[in-house]
Amino acid sequence: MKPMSRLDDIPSTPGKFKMDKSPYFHRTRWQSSVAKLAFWSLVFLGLIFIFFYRSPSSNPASSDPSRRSLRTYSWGGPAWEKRVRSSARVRTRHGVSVLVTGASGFVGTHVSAALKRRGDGVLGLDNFNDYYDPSLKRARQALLERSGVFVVEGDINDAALLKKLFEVVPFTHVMHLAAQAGVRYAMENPSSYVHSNIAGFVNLLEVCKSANPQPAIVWASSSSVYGLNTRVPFSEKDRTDQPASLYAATKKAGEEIAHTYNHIYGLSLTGLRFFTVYGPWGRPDMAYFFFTRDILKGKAISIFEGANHGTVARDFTYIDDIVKGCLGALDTAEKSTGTGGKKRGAAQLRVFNLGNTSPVPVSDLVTILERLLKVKAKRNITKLPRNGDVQFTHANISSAQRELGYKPTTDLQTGLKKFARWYLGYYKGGKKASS
Ligand SMILES: O=C(O)[C@H]1O[C@H](OP(=O)(O)OP(=O)(O)OC[C@H]2O[C@@H](n3ccc(=O)[nH]c3=O)[C@H](O)[C@@H]2O)[C@H](O)[C@@H](O)[C@H]1O
Repeated sequence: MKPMSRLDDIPSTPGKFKMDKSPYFHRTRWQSSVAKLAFWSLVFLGLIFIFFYRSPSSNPASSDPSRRSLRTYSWGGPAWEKRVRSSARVRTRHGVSVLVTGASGFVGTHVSAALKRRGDGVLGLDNFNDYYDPSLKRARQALLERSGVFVVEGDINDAALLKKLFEVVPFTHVMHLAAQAGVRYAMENPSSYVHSNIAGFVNLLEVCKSANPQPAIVWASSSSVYGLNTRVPFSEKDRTDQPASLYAATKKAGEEIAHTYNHIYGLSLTGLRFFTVYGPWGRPDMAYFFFTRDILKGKAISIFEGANHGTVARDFTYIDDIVKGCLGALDTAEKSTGTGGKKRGAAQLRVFNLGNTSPVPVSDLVTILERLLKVKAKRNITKLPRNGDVQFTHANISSAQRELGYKPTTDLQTGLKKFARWYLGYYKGGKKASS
């Protein structure tokens, strides 16, 4: 049998008039087939080009050196949008739909879970950076996933992503918890604070101001804004213009930026000054957390003291109390007043202390941990380093009590007991190292 030529490979349509196989017809059929092939190849290449050019995941950061610190994340597409919509769907009559930034962080995870439990729509956003062990963030993400909260992987500096999220879901609220935290790390990596706490916050507000409807925003400020203030307990009316660390300065800047966006665009904004939040699923960079790890390992810990052996103390606040404060702030947040980026009237602007209003010396915290872990700590008493730490914090919470119904109920002993139980379970009795 004569082998089939390439042209013979192209099937003829059955039942149609068959052309004469003259050499002339052979040439025309061949030419038209090549033309068809070329045409479809061009269409295919064109589609690939359009897809990559317009794809939201092709982050411009890679070509812009000033934003090189942004990682590229993959997002978008019908399946992704479906997950976003489903996670943000409100399941009760008076529920709200909340975008939680920093959702795989310590406070973010607890707040997202609490909102979901009561039937609100919740969508998380987190960049999973490696400031501390990202596997802990992944474990929190898995926890949220199981309760129906989808955490989108992305950065608050990514305007295209934020716009897309608001296109897909008309969020009524934003709980903004994504930030570069930690007082001492600000001396090591100052630009990370500017990137997240200033540039990222402004980017988020820019998108919120243009969203229709504009969401109400509740966000995390910090007790550190009180800086060198010596009046105790710290009241929202006290001076906050003497920050002792760059971290504090960026949080204070956030409060001023919030004022601007409220004033110009009518965004409803509530800042919450958190006081040394602790508890299960906490942050490994915080003292109570790494003290626990080091005590269990038999490693010495440094306990800071002020000048003339002055006590260093913190108004340690348990996570469940903080969550109640966050929900109270969301529930009492009034609507933003702007539309299409224009203010239509005065909007709410608030700031609240969320503390425990019962400071405890750091040395007492260590004594509680020793009892709970049944291990004696190797204590090194050292002078409070000049790296941004302040000697004392103490919250006046009367304003949050009055306006948000905030009432902390967990003392340090009770809260640390819950933390230690979680820690020992999560790190397999302390044998698996935490970082
Ligand atoms: O309220 C806040 O706004 C901040 O709270 C938290 O900061 P801090 O109150 O400084 O907590 P944390 O580091 O746990 O130190 C606790 C105590 O241990 C002392 N401390 C610390 C380290 C050490 O080696 N020895 C020591 O004595 C230290 O001097 C301090 O007295 C958050 O990290 C921060 O992100 C921000 O949210």
